[in-house]
Amino acid sequence: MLQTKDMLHKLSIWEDYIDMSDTHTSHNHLLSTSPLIQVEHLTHTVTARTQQTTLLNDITFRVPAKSLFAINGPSGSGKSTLLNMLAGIDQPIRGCVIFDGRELKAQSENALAHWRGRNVGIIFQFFQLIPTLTALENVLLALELGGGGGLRSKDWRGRAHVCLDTVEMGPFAHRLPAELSGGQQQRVAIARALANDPPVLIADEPTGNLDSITAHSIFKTMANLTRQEKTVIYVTHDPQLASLASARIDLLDGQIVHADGTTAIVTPLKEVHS
Ligand SMILES: Nc1ncnc2c1ncn2[C@@H]1O[C@H](COP(=O)(O)OP(=O)(O)OP(=O)(O)O)[C@@H](O)[C@H]1O
Repeated sequence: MLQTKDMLHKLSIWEDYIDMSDTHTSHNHLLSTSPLIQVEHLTHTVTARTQQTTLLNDITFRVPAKSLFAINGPSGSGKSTLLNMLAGIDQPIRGCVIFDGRELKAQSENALAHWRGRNVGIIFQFFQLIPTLTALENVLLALELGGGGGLRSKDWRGRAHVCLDTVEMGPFAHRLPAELSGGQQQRVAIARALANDPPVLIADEPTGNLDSITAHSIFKTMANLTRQEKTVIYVTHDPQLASLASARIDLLDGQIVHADGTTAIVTPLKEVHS
């Protein structure tokens, strides 16, 4: 649990990343604690040539709704494995992910894909835009694949433009990815993730492939999305970026060794290697 002093300090840093025209709202977002995602005793192992490796070891935590939530940890600590579980891409061998009251594990592959299209927008480190499609067409494709976020197909083009405008890419709608900078490509990728209006955005090292100034601006754009009722979960190995979150967990060797702004079962560091 955050102490008041820590909270005030965090607020002052966080506001640097949030459009300051409505700080009252941003405080409410920061202080919102109702869990959108509950992760209960998540454990995952892989077996290769009779050798069993534990990737996640009894992980329990909550992601507060509308939080800017960091999953922090060094290389190999299990961040991407955990992200895949949160997005329903992989299934744990034990434990579960409960999303808005619904257990992900209990669904079929098809149902999960359908669920993901509507509920989760994914942002990758290397953007992963379709190179032969313009920025607008990349966003439109996401609408087509994800069912349009409840909109009729005649409204998809308008929606795609709104998403591009949200990330300040409206003027670049008709450019191909190769005609955009890395930061601009990542903005298009964020617009694509927003296309179907999912409540959650999941980003795997979203600024890891960008210079520090561009990274700062992309991070600010992502942080601002919490003001549009989005829950933004991002993976980072950068402690400074993790410190800007409204809630976070730190992983080491597949266990949570630190948590802030959320409820989590934390394994003391000295027990991780014992
Ligand atoms: N299919 C697999 N078979 C065996 N080991 C695996 C497999 N997938 C992941 N691992 C191992 O599990 C651990 C966690 O991997 P993961 O990719 O989740 O870590 P990470 O924290 O995201 O790392 P990075 O920051 O380098 O991307 C690593 O030690 C990795 O080598």
